[in-house]
Amino acid sequence: MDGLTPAQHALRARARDLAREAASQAAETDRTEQYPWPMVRRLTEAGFMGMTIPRALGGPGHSTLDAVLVIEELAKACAVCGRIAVEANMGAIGAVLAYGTPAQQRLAADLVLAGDKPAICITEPEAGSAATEMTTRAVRHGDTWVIDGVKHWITGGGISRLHLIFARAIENGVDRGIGGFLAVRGGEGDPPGLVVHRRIPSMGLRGMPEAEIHLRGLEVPDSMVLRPPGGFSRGFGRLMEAYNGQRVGAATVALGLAAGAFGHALDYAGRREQFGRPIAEFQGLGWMLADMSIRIEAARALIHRAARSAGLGPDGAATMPGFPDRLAAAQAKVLASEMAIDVTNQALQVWGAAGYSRDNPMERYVRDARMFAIAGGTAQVLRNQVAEQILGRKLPQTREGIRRLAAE
Ligand SMILES: CC(C)(COP(=O)(O)OP(=O)(O)OC[C@H]1O[C@@H](n2cnc3c(N)ncnc32)[C@H](O)[C@@H]1OP(=O)(O)O)[C@@H](O)C(=O)NCCC(=O)NCCSC(=O)CCS(=O)O
Ligand SMILES: Cc1cc2nc3c(=O)[nH]c(=O)nc-3n(C[C@H](O)[C@H](O)[C@H](O)COP(=O)(O)OP(=O)(O)OC[C@H]3O[C@@H](n4cnc5c(N)ncnc54)[C@H](O)[C@@H]3O)c2cc1C
Repeated sequence: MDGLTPAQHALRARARDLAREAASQAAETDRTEQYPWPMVRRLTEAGFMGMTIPRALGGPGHSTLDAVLVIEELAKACAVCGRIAVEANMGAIGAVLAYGTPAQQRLAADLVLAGDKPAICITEPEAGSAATEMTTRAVRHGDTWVIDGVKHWITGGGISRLHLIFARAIENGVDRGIGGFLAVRGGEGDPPGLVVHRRIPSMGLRGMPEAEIHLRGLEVPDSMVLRPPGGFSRGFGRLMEAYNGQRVGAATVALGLAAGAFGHALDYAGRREQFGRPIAEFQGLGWMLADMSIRIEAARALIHRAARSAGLGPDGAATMPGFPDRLAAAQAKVLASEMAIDVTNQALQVWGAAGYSRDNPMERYVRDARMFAIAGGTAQVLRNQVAEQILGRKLPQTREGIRRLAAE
């Protein structure tokens, strides 16, 4: 009925087993706000870091859908673990696998398979939704690019080794467009120009650092420039094509949070009694639980559809992982992120005051779910993208763009 193969069922069962360990440390990770290194080691041993890396590069060559199955199970128990699995399988690693030179692919694969969760550095203080207005500049000096700018809300800032930095590529004083630049932190020869300026205190997912990163004359050799087909002038679009994978991953963490909270709510509703009977017998709660289950299944269906659009995975049909369809990814993320905000809140409601206590995981699910309608493209911006795709026309957001459209 779910369209999954026996191998995918087995993979999901393996992820479910590891999720029990993830669940046992989730509250502590939230309380201490420490990146869960012991869980990263377990994820690495289980082969859940770099699942989409092809066998030729030492990975298991799984599909995006395989990764999604694992991410959901982890996120049901520990959303931080789910997000680690997203960035170790999609986003920056997907972009490098698709567009990188053999040496770049080797470097990225080795780092991720050893447990690194790469960081993707797009957002700037004055360029959030309007990411194409970024001002970080990479200026070419011979074989070296020198990068200056500020990125913020960088997930994993301070713990990630591989960084994919989006910046305007300036050659001979000319802005060629937006490109991707790779830098590695935390090893020998740490680049002094990549400064983790501060950790940003977050509402949820507190075990995952969010950081402001200052790029102060960061030197990147030309061999570490990620050059998608079409060059810098098409660079942003091609990099965002790869980023569609991470949107599906983020949607999956939201789904896992909702499904995890729902499971706790269902269990509690069956055992908590008021007025001499289980609260699940009250129609008000029964319908609430029914609606929660319907919305979870709907989100899961859209996410799997989007994941399937990326293809069978490097060792299925292609030599490298494909990317999910842009429209399907945006649709899935809008639905899943907003559903997760509602469903985690409803699950807390089922628990009454006990759900509001930090003794129970419900309030953590609510806090953790909030980010997904913001990060990775807000729900509003993704609706703009859905509208553009279904209407088949560009819908400019700047005043200048609207003036140009009106003049056509
Ligand atoms: C794309 C936007 C930044 C809007 O900016 P513009 O209106 O200036 O850009 P466009 O003309 O729409 O696009 C330029 C170029 O890119 C192509 N494009 C854009 N999005 C996609 C996509 N999803 N897939 C494929 N291609 C895409 C577009 O077709 C154009 O290509 P050509 O130049 O024609 O070749 C804005 O809509 C937007 O997406 N803003 C959100 C920014 C965002 O998502 N940031 C994420 C930061 S990382 C993060 O948050 C991690 C969190 S986590 O994973 O939990
Ligand atoms: C937990 C978390 C993790 C993140 N991780 C990363 C990361 O790893 N790397 C990275 O690069 N970035 C990351 N981000 C940043 C994230 O991508 C941005 O927050 C997001 O793109 C929105 O930008 P903004 O916050 O500046 O909001 P703004 O763009 O300022 O938007 C403010 C409000 O205006 C609305 N709005 C803006 N433009 C439009 C429009 N055209 N139409 C309709 N409404 C609009 C938005 O929907 C929003 O409600 C992360 C953010 C969070 C919260």
